[in-house]
Amino acid sequence: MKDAMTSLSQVSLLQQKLHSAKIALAELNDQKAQSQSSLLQFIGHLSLACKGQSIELDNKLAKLRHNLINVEHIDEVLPDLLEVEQLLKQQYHHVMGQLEDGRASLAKVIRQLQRVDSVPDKLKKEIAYYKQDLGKPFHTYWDYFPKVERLVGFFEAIMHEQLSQGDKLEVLPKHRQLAHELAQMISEIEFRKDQRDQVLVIKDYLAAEIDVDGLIDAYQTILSLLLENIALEKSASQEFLYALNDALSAVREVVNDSYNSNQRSYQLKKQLNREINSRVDNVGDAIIDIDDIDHLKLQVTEQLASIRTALGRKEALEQREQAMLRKSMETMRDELNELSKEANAYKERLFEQQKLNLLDTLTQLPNRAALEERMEQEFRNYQRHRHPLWVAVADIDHFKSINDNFGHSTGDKTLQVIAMALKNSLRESEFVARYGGEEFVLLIPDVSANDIEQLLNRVREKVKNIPFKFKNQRITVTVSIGAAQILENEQISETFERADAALYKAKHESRDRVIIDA
Ligand SMILES: Nc1nc2c(ncn2[C@@H]2O[C@H](COP(=O)(O)OP(=O)(O)OP(=O)(O)O)[C@@H](O)[C@H]2O)c(=O)[nH]1
Repeated sequence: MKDAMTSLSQVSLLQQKLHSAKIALAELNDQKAQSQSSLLQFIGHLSLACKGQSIELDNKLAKLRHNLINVEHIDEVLPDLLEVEQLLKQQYHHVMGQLEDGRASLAKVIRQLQRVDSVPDKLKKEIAYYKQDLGKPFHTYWDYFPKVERLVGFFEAIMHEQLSQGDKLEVLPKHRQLAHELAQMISEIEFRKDQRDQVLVIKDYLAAEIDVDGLIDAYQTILSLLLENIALEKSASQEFLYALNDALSAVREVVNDSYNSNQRSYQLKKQLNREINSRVDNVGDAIIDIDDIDHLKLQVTEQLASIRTALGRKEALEQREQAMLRKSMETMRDELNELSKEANAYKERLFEQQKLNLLDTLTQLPNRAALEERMEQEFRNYQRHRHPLWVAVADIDHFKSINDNFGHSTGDKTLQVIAMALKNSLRESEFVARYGGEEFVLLIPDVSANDIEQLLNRVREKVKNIPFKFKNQRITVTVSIGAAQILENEQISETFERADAALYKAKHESRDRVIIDA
């Protein structure tokens, strides 16, 4: 019984020990599970922190995470852990190298920034501090990023500075004036056909909102087009001069040749003349000295034969001379023909150019230069015959609003149509020119003071009745006209001024009217 009791207590002790051992094992398992899960959590964070730095590292960490979940014992992932540790070490060195490179690049950029002169002093100082700071090595990307941010800040500040300097190139009234003058100049110059499109684009640009750079470009382009034309004109003149020079040299050669051969012929002729004279003398002597008639006959016959031979040689010489002279004349004539052809072509080119120089490009009416010429001519006629002569100035009303509302090229077309209407409303002996902008000048001779107002009103009505249609809108365009008749002892420029003053009045008296300076 006692034995049984002892065995029972031993069993109970063993049971207790077993229970304690079970609890200890359970605790151990818990601990293992906990540390496995902490390790898993740690690896998870590490994966996130390292993500994207190296594919190999990413893959290894993913594998490790996967294994950690599935292994019985943590020891089983030790080789994976070791590999990850190796890769992390490598990655560390790689990152440190990258950070060092980054630091060197920032230092290079900052040195370039220090060379920008326009950087304000305050910013220059900040940049110098920043550069000093860059002397210290970076340990993590968190040392690097703020530096990059700061550098971007410097760039922003400098850009801002430069832009505000750029604002100083604002378009001033003097730039607009320059644009206006260039536009005016362009319309007074005749450009070659192949240049006109380019010129029109510039003209449109000048009429719209300009900027200083664009204005400079426009001047540059126009200058180069003009230089091109001058070079072409120069080479055309040069060609003509070369042709002239060639022709003159050829003529000089011919003259020299014929002079030399003339000299030679002259000597030969002199010799032949001497010979003939001496033969004639010989005949004379023979007649005096020889008594025997047969002998005399013989002598005379011989001398006459010699004279005939000499005369034959002389004739041949003269024929050669004639032939040479003919040839020289023909050569000279050909050269002169060529030269006169060249001269005519050159004259024609000059004439064409002159004609073009006197035409307004846009409206094809005579331009201001042509007007001045014609005014002088009409003035001379007036002084000679004292017939009436009128100067009228016509200006389109509110033309600016056509440009503003419908665009500059519609404005241009309007000018062309009105120019044609003005031209067609005048007689052959009358004259109209585009004076500039939307202003035209008419010269009207031989019309009495009673008729002028009616004539000009007809012109005004003709313009008013043009059926303009812009953007499907029917528009009436009118002109105001001021006119004055030349007075005795007056210069025509004074008449023009009076006509202009009359136009000014017409503009102020509601426009679309004719005012004659009384
Ligand atoms: N489209 C075009 N416009 C031109 C040309 N030459 C001058 N202009 C424009 O003509 C306009 C003239 O305007 P203003 O002088 O104010 O005269 P307006 O608008 O006709 O007004 P009033 O003369 O007072 O009736 C300006 O806008 C010029 O730019 C040109 O060749 N083509």
